[in-house]
Amino acid sequence: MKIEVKNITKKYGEKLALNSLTFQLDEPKIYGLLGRNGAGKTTFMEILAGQILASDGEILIDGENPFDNQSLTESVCLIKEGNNFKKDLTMKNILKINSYFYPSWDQKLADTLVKEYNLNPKAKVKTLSKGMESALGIIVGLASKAPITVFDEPYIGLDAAARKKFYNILLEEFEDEPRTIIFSTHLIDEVSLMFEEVIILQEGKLALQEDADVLRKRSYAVSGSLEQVKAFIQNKEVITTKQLAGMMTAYVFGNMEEAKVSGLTVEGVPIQDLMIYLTERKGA
Ligand SMILES: Nc1ncnc2c1ncn2[C@@H]1O[C@H](COP(=O)(O)OP(=O)(O)OP(=O)(O)O)[C@@H](O)[C@H]1O
Repeated sequence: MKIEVKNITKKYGEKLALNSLTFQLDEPKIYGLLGRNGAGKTTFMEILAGQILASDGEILIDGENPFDNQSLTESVCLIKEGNNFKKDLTMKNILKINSYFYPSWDQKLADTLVKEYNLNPKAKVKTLSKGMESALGIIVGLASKAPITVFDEPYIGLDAAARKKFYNILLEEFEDEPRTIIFSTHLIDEVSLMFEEVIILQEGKLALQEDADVLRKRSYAVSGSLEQVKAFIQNKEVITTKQLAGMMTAYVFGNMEEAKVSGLTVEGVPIQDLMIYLTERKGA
């Protein structure tokens, strides 16, 4: 489904959470929605899911506004970092309710995931640990098979093994049936390899929208002796440098090819570091 974000502004009182945000998502891909605390990610995702209204501007999903639009709300599944479900309901009932709500619900997948995460379907949400509640959110998000599935930090309390399981299943599901997955996270290093496109928000505005592979190639880390690296980075756009025992690593913004001919050791820069750099630079 095509998502057009057109000059979205959201104000909470005097606070400008989104400031004339504009971009477009054309294809079913795994999108990484990144940004510092308070950048406006959750606000954007709630407007996309039709849960809140923008103060100005509009989001169109295949040309229609998602707010109060049932056929569209069935197409968008937003899983937040907590409080996704009524506390007095059992897991089984939550899965049942969601199976009625989402036309493309996959009960077989839901059952498999309940077993994978060792969950007791008879348990009420209020008795679940944080990690178990997150697992339930992940199950609903994946099994919804909603054409637009949005995960907003969905793994609070999940240990590393359980998160890895989630990423693997997400990728498998995506490969079988591509859909638009928007993934907002602060654990960028852990998941950035999944992203096909990266959107970075800063203070309610778009700081960057870029193909993830292009982004990986637009920056590099170069290492060698202090003198060599210092000489190399003259006239380069340097993200940051680290020094240890006469050796230096410099993170540079530019084409990796320019470094490969230098004879120095060259590596990619993690998207997380790039995000930090880009949001610092733009705000400067
Ligand atoms: N209900 C609300 N009432 C008042 N201010 C709000 C409300 N929701 C969000 N904000 C403010 O809007 C801004 C954007 O918040 P939002 O939660 O969208 O950011 P975020 O990028 O998701 O942040 P984080 O990474 O910390 O979750 C913040 O300054 C926040 O304090």
